[in-house]
Amino acid sequence: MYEIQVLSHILGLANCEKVTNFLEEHPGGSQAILRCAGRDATEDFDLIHPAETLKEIESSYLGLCEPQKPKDPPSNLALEEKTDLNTLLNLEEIEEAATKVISKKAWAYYYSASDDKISKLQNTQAYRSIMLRPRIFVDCRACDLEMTILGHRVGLPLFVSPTAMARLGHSTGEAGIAQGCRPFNALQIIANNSSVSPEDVVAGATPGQIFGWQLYVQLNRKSSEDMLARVDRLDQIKFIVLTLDAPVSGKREDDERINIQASSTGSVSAQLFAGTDPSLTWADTLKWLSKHTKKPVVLKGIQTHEDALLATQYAPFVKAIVLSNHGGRSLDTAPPAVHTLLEIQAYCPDVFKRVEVWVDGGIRRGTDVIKALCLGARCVGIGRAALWGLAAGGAEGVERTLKSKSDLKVCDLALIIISQ
Ligand code: HEM
Ligand SMILES: Cc1cc2nc3c(=O)[nH]c(=O)nc-3n(C[C@H](O)[C@H](O)[C@H](O)COP(=O)(O)O)c2cc1C
Repeated sequence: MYEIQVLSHILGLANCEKVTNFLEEHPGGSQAILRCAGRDATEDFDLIHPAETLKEIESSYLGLCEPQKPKDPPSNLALEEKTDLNTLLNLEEIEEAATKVISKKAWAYYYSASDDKISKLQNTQAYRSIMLRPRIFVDCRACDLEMTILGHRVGLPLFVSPTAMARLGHSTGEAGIAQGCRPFNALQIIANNSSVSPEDVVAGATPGQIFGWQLYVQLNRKSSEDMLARVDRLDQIKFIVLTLDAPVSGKREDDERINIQASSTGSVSAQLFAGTDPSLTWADTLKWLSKHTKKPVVLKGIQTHEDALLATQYAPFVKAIVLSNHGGRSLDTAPPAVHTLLEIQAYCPDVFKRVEVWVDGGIRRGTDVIKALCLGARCVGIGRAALWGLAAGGAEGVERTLKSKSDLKVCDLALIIISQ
């Protein structure tokens, strides 16, 4: 028999839960819980699970117990020293500022990528190896970045890709990202493993602000079906993004290293993937999904033109694809999205007419965005950059990430050039 204390400050209560009966069902795997045995599990629990999670295991409630004082601040929650965001000129500097304030665990989870990080590096390098061809005598006064994504008006051709566990980096978590997106009316995709519930992320949305919800199909299908039903009820969420490039967790050694020191149960990533179903196929999965959502579907993690073409066979249920190698976190040496864009241009350009093609991975500059758009992408996602912004300065840091003034000027210029 194991007794595990789970103190929930998020509920404003000090709950003590006995979770023995629940161990085998835990989507994060039993080990994730067992390593907290006999001690205050607040930090482990709190950073990963949305507030309402404890209600789901209320039957295990034993009684009240005294919260233990955390030895170290779990992340920058207690640090929240003000970084002067205006002094941060680009994404490198925002990442540097974030690295100074977040916990080692958060840094390792956010920064890490698979094996030798070749795909992560190439994601950025690929854009740098493409040169722009600027045209002259173009009237540059009218600069408008507004556009539509799946028919919904947004302020930028830039969206926030789904990333798990934003509260690891900042107390406001995914809700802080939503707030940072607001001034730009930018699309945010909420991760399946979001540390804030989708209801709470969209709660403060302005009229017209839109979201997607990303799905990892769980081995426990019923839990995915229940989540899809919840998400169906949220009008601000316009589509489901089914992630397909990570049937299992990549080997992320920065994440592993930091957790070997803390315990022997493996990386945060490995624990997060414990309940994910690795058996998805073209033949079965979309049929199943169509029965459990009324929203259109976006397939994330397309890495070859062959799969891009296959995806079009499922239009109009599938309305968009995201060319992505998961920020280099899944299969190392998988191609950068921009290479897949070029493949589609070369072998099956009709794909662009059948579904919207989005990309993410390695975006550092406005010029990277422009290159992707010039090559046929509808819009471009940022993953880590939004997390670093959030960690450096909460919602304002996310705003700063999306803004980066000089880059946008370059964006604007290049957008005008595209439209000629
Ligand atoms: C310390 C005690 C812990 C308790 C009592 C606990 C409890 C729970 C509960 C009740 C759920 C179910 C949510 C649902 O079915 O919708 C859940 C989900 C999950 N937990 Fe934990 N957990 C604990 C620790 C951890 C740790 C340390 C990790 C990983 C580092 C983790 C990772 C996950 C993941 C990935 C999910 C699935 C989230 C989803 O499907 O949206 N858990 N946990
Ligand atoms: C910390 C972190 C967590 C992520 N979690 C998820 C996730 O839960 N679901 C998902 O589909 N992609 C996830 N991704 C991948 C991102 O959606 C995106 O594809 C990737 O970060 C893009 O690369 P970039 O970080 O270079 O912008 C994650 C990426 C990072 C860095």
